[in-house]
Parts: sequence; C-alpha cells; structure tokens
Amino acid sequence: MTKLLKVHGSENTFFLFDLTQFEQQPTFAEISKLAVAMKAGDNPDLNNIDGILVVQDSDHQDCLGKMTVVNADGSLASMCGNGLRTVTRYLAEKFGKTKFKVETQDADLDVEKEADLADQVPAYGVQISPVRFDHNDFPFEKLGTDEIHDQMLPQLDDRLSFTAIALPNPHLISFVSDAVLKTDKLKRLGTYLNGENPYFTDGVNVNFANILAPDTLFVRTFERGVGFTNACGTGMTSTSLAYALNHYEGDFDRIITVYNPGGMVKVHVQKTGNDLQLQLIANATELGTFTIDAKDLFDHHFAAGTYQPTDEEAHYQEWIKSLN
Ligand SMILES: N[C@@H](CCC[C@H](N)C(=O)O)C(=O)O
Repeated sequence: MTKLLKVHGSENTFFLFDLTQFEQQPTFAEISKLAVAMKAGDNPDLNNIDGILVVQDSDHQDCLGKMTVVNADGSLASMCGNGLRTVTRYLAEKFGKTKFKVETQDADLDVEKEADLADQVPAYGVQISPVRFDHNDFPFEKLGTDEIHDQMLPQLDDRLSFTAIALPNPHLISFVSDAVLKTDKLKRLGTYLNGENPYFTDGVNVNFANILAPDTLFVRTFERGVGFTNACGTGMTSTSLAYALNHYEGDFDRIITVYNPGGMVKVHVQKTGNDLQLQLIANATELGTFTIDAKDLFDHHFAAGTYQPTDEEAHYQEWIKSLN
C-alpha cells in the first residue's frame, strides 16, 4: 500500500509523498496530475491542500533527502519554506537526526529541530537560500528597473510601493495599511500577475504586509500556482527581509515575528556586509496519513483509500488560542 502524509506549516497544507517507498518511482508528470486531481476532487481530507512535497533520496553531502515542490495546479516550485519544515521533521524522525541538510532545487539547506512551540506542537528551523534581486535571475520585465526595492510601480498600482525578492521562488512584496488588506487589491493583483501579463511572465507570489509593531508583521499571500494560502513560508521570509532592509542601515541581526492567517512564525534575518542569511522557524504538524493502493492513487480512485487523522491539529489550535 502507498502512504501519503498530510502535513502543515502555519496551515499551509500539503501531502508529503516519500518516493523511496516505491520500487519503481512515479514520474513528476504523474505526481502533477495527482495534485490537480486531489485538489479538484470532493474528498475534504484530500482537496484542501496547497500542493505535494515530494521526498527522494539525495546523494549530496550531509543531505538526508531531497524535496521537490508541486503546486496545487501541478506546476513545480523551486522552494517552499513551510513545506521544508515538514520535510525536515519527516526526515529527522525517519533517520533519528536533529541537524542536517535537505537538497532543494537550487541549494542544499541547513535544517534543525527547534524547541517545541507547545505540547505536541513541534517546531523546526530551516535556512532559506539563495536570495536574489536581479531580474536576470527571476523573470520580471517592462517595469523599467533591474531590481525592485521599495519603489512605486505605476504599471501595477498607482499608490503602492513594491520590493521583489526571489528565495529562489519569486516574491513581490508591498507594505500596506490594514484598510488596504481588507480590500480585494491583493486578489486582483495576484490573479493578474499569475495570469497572462507582460511583467511577471512566469507568475509571482504576491505578499501584502501590515506592520503591527517594530519587528512584528502580518503577512497575507496570493501564491503562484495556488491562489490565497493560509501562509507562505518564503513569502513571510522575503517580507521580513524587505522590512529589515527598509528599516535598518548597514549590518543587522533581527528576529522578525510574522503573523499569518494560519498562525505565526519567526524569521531570523541577518546581514553582514553583502552576505544575507535567512532562517524560518515555526511548527511542522502532521495531520494524518492517506493509505491507498498505488494503482488506485494514480487512477485517481481516491475513494478506495483510507485517511487516518492524528490528534496534532487540536494541540496546534490550542497553541493558536494561546497567542491571542
Ligand atoms: N507556500 C510555499 C511556497 C510555494 C511555492 C509557490 N507557490 C511558488 O510557486 O513559488 C512556501 O511556504 O514557501
């Protein structure tokens, strides 16, 4: 039987799919179709996911595994911060290690176990890298600039200023008022920039952030390949970096607290000269296991499978209540 583990980081929810359980591994084309079919189906245990996190063996030094991110629309993403925490927990428990590396598309990232946030709310810290600003590294064009640092882009909005950062998946960030957060501006901009448009031809994750207090943010993200999500790890990390670059001159070493619709994370942002180091720290929650015959899974006969929940979500929700 095939097992898929349902997980979340700040309610950014995925099926973690360990391909090492197969003698003959499925192709990414099959996994992309699986993500789309799960999302389109009417099974509430399966259709509320943001994507599939594929775990494979890695032959890179110190890496316990490799993570590949498949968005809910079947497209591939170069990185996923919330997903990486859940993959880190999975590999940590599988191999009995607390500090190691995980191979991702563009980098082997340092990951580690952190202190639990509360009883049965385990937390992990993951490095987010590389950091890119230049339009040659992640496509944006016709905006009249090679990099976008807290600047007005009248092509996109007549009032907001923006920063663009790739980690290495692409993010557009705007610091907005609470009033703007309550409008449909994020939905309209996110939908536009992830459809056919002349500026971000490969789409972009769009993040609107509200500054709640010094080093404390609320971030909402319209994700490429997904739409609105409860939280986007690289979105919150890129937004924390944009905040620190806007507020601190020279070198800095700050812990930014970021609230999101699904919970709260900490982002450690460090700048030393030209070197930028980013770490995302928050929960890695296991919601349940979906067990199904491989043929039924890839034929999308999901009714043939069974879903067994854990009781971790109740503990996570208790922790959320304790934040208020
Ligand atoms: N939710 C993720 C980012 C997922 C990838 C994104 N949809 C993209 O296509 O870039 C995160 O937690 O970082």
